[in-house]
Amino acid sequence: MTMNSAVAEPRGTTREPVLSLKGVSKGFGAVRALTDINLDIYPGEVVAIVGDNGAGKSTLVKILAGVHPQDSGTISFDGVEVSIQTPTASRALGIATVFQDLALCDNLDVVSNLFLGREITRGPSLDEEEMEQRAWSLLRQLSAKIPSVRIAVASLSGGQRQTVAIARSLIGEPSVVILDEPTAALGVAQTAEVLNLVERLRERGLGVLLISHNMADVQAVADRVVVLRLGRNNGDFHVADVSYEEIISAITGATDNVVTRRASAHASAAPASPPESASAPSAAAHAAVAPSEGRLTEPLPDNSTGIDEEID
Ligand SMILES: Nc1ncnc2c1ncn2[C@@H]1O[C@H](COP(=O)(O)OP(=O)(O)OP(=O)(O)O)[C@@H](O)[C@H]1O
Repeated sequence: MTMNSAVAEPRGTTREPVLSLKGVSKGFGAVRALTDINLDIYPGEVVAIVGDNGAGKSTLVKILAGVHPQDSGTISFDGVEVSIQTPTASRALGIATVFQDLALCDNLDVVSNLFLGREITRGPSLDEEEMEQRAWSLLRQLSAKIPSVRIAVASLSGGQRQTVAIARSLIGEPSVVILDEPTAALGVAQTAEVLNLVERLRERGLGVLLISHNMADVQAVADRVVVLRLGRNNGDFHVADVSYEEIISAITGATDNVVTRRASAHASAAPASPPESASAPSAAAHAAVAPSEGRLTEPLPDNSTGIDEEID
């Protein structure tokens, strides 16, 4: 067993993390949901957060989304320590969170959903033409397969709805996008579409935090995978270097606090975690990452159109 809290750093870059958590803890009464979490996300990097049920993934997302304040520890954005007390504060910083429920208005069309709360006006009226043009421009940049921007989102597929929700998160021009289980309940083709979209977000230089139970998704799209176990860091790996089995071991606790693909400053700074007793892999962890789901059998379609416009 390796007792080491080193954190894998992104390759080929000396840039500073856009988002950095140091020693973040959160409790709910007697429940320690998160203890001393360290996490860095760099621009243009997809970081997957994985962990068994109750590992603390949602709590981490909610802290970053301004739903819960952390009890202790610091969060820095673009190198500056910040306080994220409300969802508005989170969005204002440049963190966009797409929760699992997507929060779309089913009866409204794609344009209306994209610009909800950020409508473009001309004089006293909505500038529908401008919003429609921008909607198409954005969806093209994302290589999104949406048949029309004037249909109600209720009539879209699960993958298309996820696409609209992610596209909407970009309207505020964030630097970090958090996706909470974006492919849960999607079929193979729709999952591939959403993973393609994640690639587009990375190409735009965004830091992407991907919460997922699905190892195939993680291995297909993430640069790094960060494992939470019982509310603590229990692994930080370059996806290219780590095996499926190693990730599962870190999730289940068969290998505790295995965090070594590249040493970093965190190695000396992070307090040693008390060793957890190695437990048998839980049924939930196995269900979440059953071998049959472990690899994506189809390559991701190359939807790149070469369009490289910026959101304006
Ligand atoms: N609002 C809350 N009040 C009390 N306890 C909570 C609250 N939210 C989370 N917890 C507890 O904190 C711990 C971490 O929960 P969290 O939902 O963050 O885990 P998770 O990794 O997202 O799990 P899952 O994959 O099942 O969604 C759990 O023990 C959970 O019961």
